[in-house]
Amino acid sequence: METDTDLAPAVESILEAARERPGGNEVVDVDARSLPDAVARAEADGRVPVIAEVKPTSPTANGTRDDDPVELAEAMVAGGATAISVLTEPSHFGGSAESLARIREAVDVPVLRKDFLLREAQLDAVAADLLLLIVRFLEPETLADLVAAARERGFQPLVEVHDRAELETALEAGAEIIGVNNRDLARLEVDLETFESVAPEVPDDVTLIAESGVSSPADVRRMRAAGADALLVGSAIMDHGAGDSDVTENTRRLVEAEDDET
Ligand SMILES: O=C(O)c1ccccc1NCC(=O)[C@H](O)[C@H](O)COP(=O)(O)O
Repeated sequence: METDTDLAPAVESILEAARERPGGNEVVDVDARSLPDAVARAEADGRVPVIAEVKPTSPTANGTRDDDPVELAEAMVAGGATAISVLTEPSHFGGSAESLARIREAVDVPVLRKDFLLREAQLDAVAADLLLLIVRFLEPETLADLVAAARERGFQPLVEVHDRAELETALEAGAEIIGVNNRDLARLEVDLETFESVAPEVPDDVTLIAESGVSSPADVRRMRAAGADALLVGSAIMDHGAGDSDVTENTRRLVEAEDDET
């Protein structure tokens, strides 16, 4: 892929580490828990579908949480999370494939492996229900190949876009679950208008996720009004600055955001 010269230094560094990361030793075969089914169950229960993210730290976090990742994930599910996203990138996000495997064993909701995957062998590092593929980092042909390779293994690929052109690439690659990332990977700023500008172009049969920058019940309602089937939320739930913040309560506050809509 041509060098992307417009990335934040932290993202450059994440990508450099991803290029070096080895793949798994054998091809994974997953019996995945369906995200669309989990979203439908949440809607039927009157819960906003929230994919809560276990993110010990990040380039933009104002601290690190050392809590046991399994306890964090269980607390998020107790707060009504529809699915769990796990950052498995070690050097910039404090995650690991081992944490994801332990979390998936402990909870019964779908688990997303949120990592920076660049080639097929990297899909096999650990079993998960969903895998992230980021359009910006992949040639269109590689993206289509990775979507197919992910499905062959039983994963549900979540394809991440940031603008309408990337959305077109994602759809051409056969994406059925699409995340619009409100975080701009050039400046690391979040702007919820990003989702609002892309969402109208997304076909109805796609499961559409608003990612990043959702920090309050009002943000949840805003993203849902713009067409989000689900929201992926990390920082507002992890609340890194307040080390012992209650992630169950933080999750519940967003899950119940449509209850007090008056
Ligand atoms: O979170 C970061 O600081 C970050 C920096 C550079 C690249 C990616 C980054 N985050 C990865 C994510 O996808 C987010 O953790 C996820 O969308 C949740 O975002 P938020 O709710 O804003 O924590």
